Order: sequence, then C-alpha cells, then structure tokens
Amino acid sequence: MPVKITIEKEEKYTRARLGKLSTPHGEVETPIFMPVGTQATVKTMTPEEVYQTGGRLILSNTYHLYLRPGHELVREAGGLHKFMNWHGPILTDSGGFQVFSLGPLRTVTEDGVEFRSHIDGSKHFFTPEKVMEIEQALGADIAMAFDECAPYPCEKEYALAALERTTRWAERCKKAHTRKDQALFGIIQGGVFKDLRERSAKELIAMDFPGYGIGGLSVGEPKELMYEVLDHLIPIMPKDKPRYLMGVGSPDCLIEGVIRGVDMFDCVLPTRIARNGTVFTHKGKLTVRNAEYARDFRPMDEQCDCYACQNYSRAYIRHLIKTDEILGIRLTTIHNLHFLQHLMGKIREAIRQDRLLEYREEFFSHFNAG
Ligand SMILES: CNc1nc2c(CC[C@H]3O[C@H](OC)[C@H](OC)[C@@H](OC)[C@@H]3OC)c3nc(N)[nH]c(=O)c3cc2[nH]1
Repeated sequence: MPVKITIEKEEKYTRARLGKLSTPHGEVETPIFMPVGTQATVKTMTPEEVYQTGGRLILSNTYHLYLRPGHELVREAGGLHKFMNWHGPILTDSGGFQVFSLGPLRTVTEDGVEFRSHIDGSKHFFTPEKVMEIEQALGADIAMAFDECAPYPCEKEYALAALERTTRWAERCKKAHTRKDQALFGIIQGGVFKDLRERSAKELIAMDFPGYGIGGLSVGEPKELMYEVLDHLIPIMPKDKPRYLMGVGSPDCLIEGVIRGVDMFDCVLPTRIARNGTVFTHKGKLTVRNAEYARDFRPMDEQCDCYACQNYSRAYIRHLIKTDEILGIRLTTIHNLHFLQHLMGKIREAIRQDRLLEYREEFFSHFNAG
C-alpha cells in the first residue's frame, strides 16, 4: 500500500480530522495544502523555498508535462522527483480537467478525448490507458484517475453521463495502472446533484481506491453550494481513506472544507494572485501594486513572520512589481504560500484542541473573504 492515511484525531464538534499521510517519499500531516507546480516547478520558487514556506507535498500537471517536455524525457531523467529536485511527495492530476476546460478544442468519445494542444494546436488523444502510461512515467507518489469534470452549471443528464463515463474510465485506469510504488486515486463526480454524487461515490468506493479526489467542484458554483455537496458526500466516504478536494482553495474554503472532513487541498490561487501583486493578509486580500502603498513602509502583513514580511516593505515590493523586477513576485509568492501553510498549521492545532469552530470565528472576525 504505497499511500495510506492514519487518522490521529477526530475533532469533537465537526467532521474535521487530524491525520498522517504516508507515501513512498515521506509522511505529511493532514489536513494539508498542496502548492501547485504545474510545469514541474512552483512558479518562481526553488524547492528549498517551497519547503521553507511549509510546503510538503506538491502537485504537477500531466497535461502540461506530456506536451512539454514530454513524459518520456521525464522518465529518462529519473522521474519527476529527480528532474525537479523535489524529494518529498508529489501528486499529478490526470489532465481530465485540462482537456475538458479546453472547450471547443476537444472531442469526447467513450474511448477518450481528442484535443488540440494549447501550445501549437497539434492533435492529441488521451485515453485512460494513455494517461496511466504518462503518470507512471512521471512517477509521482499519487496519480489521479482520468475523469470527466462536468462544468457548472450543467443539465443533470450531462452530469450523469459524465459520472458514468468517469466510472468506466476509472475501471480502465485501475486495469492499466501497474506501478506498485504509486497510488491511484479515483475522482468522484456528479456535479451539484446529491443523488449523482452518492452514485459516483458508491461506484468508486466499490473499486477500493486508496484515496479519493472530490472533483467537479470549485468550477464556478457558489461556495455555499460546494459546502452543501460536501455535507452530503463526505459522510458516505470511507473514514480510512484520504479525501482530496480538487482545486480548492481560498482561506475561507480551506477552513470550511476541513470542518466538513476534507484532508487534502490544492489551488493555483496563492501563486497566481501573487504574480498579479495581490497577497493574503490576516485582514483579507491586499493588492500591493496599488498606488496607495507607494510610501507605505510597513510589511505586507504586520502579523506575518515570513521572509518577505520580515525584511521588505509594501513600498519596496510595489516598486519591484511596477518595474517588473522578478524579486517582486518571488516575495509575494513566498508570502502567500507561507500564509496558507501557516493557516493550515493553525487549523491542525485547533483540531488538536477541539476548538476549530472557535478558530473559524476568530479567523473571520478580521479576515474579509470578499
Ligand atoms: C480550480 N478548480 C478546480 N480545479 C480542478 C481540477 C484540476 C486541478 C488542477 O488545476 C490546474 O490545472 C487546471 C493545476 O495546474 C495549473 C493542476 O495542478 C497540477 C491541478 O491539478 C490537481 C480537477 N481535476 C480533475 N482531474 N477533475 C476535477 O473534477 C477537477 C476539478 C477542479 N476544480
């Protein structure tokens, strides 16, 4: 069993749980936020800096790495860990989301998805078997199954068809996945329809995957609707398997997701908004590139002990970003990753003390999620 979660404690008043996720590249604490390293790098960060901010398990992207530099090249390099010099656990998404979010550039059939590369328009065909070949060549510790992520909103019939195809493709992924030092996670679909979510969960749980992605959320639906789906879905998921809410999220969604029993999260948000000069602070978001900070010599967040906040002012970071100096987005990225990892540390501490609901109140008393 290459990947296994051990639940250390269930929070008294919520579905939150404290766990340890063991993988071939080490053990990590859950609940966990996983920084996204789409093209085998967490943008602008060295692996040491990702680790320094508290990153322990990072993501990479099958679709992108298949197109460039190619999964065979990564295999020849000795696999992703060696190639990118990250020696902790890695998870790769199957590309299901990418090829479905390519819109008109793709054609879906029962066998797989034909799509055109967003780089040069060349034609490609992803089948469950092909995706398993790619993910096994990349060599992450956790590989996600090839699924069909239904858009939001969509007709119930569409969500049903996507769920049924996802289940059939999950069977094919399981058959094609032979790498023993890599865990294959199934991905639950079903859109925002409770009965479809139940059906997808039951069918995939019957296949006994070592862990489950909760897909098809954070695709534009209202946050309250996402929480409702989780309230219905989590109780029917096995307690001894990790639950990974894909593509989530912002600080408020991380807290609400943990309260509902989610163990693993990933989101491009912290690194993406950092490159636009926006950072999380304990009061909410702050766009440090704005003119109002030109002479503001305070740190981005006065309560933050990250490298950026300990050594640089808003005025300086604004200057760097305005002049396209690369150090600027490196500092905002360091801060945002540190902010989310620090938040996850406070959440894990609150679970230990059975005071997660109090922590939520404290956090939102000063954080404006707007
Ligand atoms: C934002 N809301 C969001 N993201 C969903 C991702 C992709 C996560 C993916 O999102 C970026 O790809 C686009 C990241 O690359 C930029 C990937 O990091 C490697 C990341 O892989 C886990 C989903 N992936 C699959 N396979 N199935 C899903 O149903 C799904 C749902 C998501 N909702």
